[in-house]
Amino acid sequence: MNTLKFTKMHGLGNDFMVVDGINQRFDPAAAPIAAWASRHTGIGFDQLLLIEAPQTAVGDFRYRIFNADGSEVEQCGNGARCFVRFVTDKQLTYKREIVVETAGGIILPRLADNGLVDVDMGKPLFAPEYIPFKPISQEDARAQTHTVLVGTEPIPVSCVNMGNPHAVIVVDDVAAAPVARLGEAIESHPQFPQRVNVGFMQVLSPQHIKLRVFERGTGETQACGTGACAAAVAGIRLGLLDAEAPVQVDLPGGSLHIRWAGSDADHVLMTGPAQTVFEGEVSY
Ligand SMILES: N[C@@H](CCC[C@H](N)C(=O)O)C(=O)O
Repeated sequence: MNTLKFTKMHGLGNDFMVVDGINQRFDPAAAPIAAWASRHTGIGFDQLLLIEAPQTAVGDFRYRIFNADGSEVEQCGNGARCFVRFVTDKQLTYKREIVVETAGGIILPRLADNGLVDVDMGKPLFAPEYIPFKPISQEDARAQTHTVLVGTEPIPVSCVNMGNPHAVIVVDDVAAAPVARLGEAIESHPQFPQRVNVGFMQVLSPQHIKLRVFERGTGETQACGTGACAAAVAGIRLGLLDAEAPVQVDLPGGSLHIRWAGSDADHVLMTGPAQTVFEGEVSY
């Protein structure tokens, strides 16, 4: 029997089981992550976040992310903010700005004086092969907005890789958007060979959007940090949102602020809160 200490945290209601894998032994392959994620019979969370020692000379930590279905993924924006609060509160580092290795690349989170966390989420990628996405034609491959065929229904999507894959759909009214039906159909659609996170974005003004995200491997969440970055970037590329000025992204769980200057070389910056809920221990 193994015993594991964890901390329950959340970023705008996107909730996490956070595990210190530096000071205790933890093998995620041997852990019942999907059972722990259950809201009825487990601990209840959207993602498990695992903190490990860095694998390279540049990193301060390695950050691994597991969805509620147990799949390991590349990136998690709300988790990155919780990660900083965790390593700071547990005194695993005294740095304010840390270099974090993820499977989606290096990210640079920084604890701000007002208690919020700023994260440099890196550069967005758009080419179909980087999502990855299979276009329906060569013309579609070159287009800025791609088409996903759900049955016979063509759905226009903007594809953005923020370390992890996102498809963003512009809607008139996010409250009425078919998030469960289309989210589920697109999340595991054959045009997305590694599945995809699906965002539904309503533009309120050039600096303000509403967003709901059906997350890969989890379902609709209260908030998705990388989803907010992808939606802001997609809106800026479509000319619907302002570059440089922060875009306020209102999610069901609260608001994030995203900045992107608009060129492929520019990094996406995210600002938002991170909170601890309780400490726990589980045997397995
Ligand atoms: N909630 C996250 C994203 C978590 C991973 C995602 N479901 C995926 O499979 O890529 C966020 O805040 O970014």
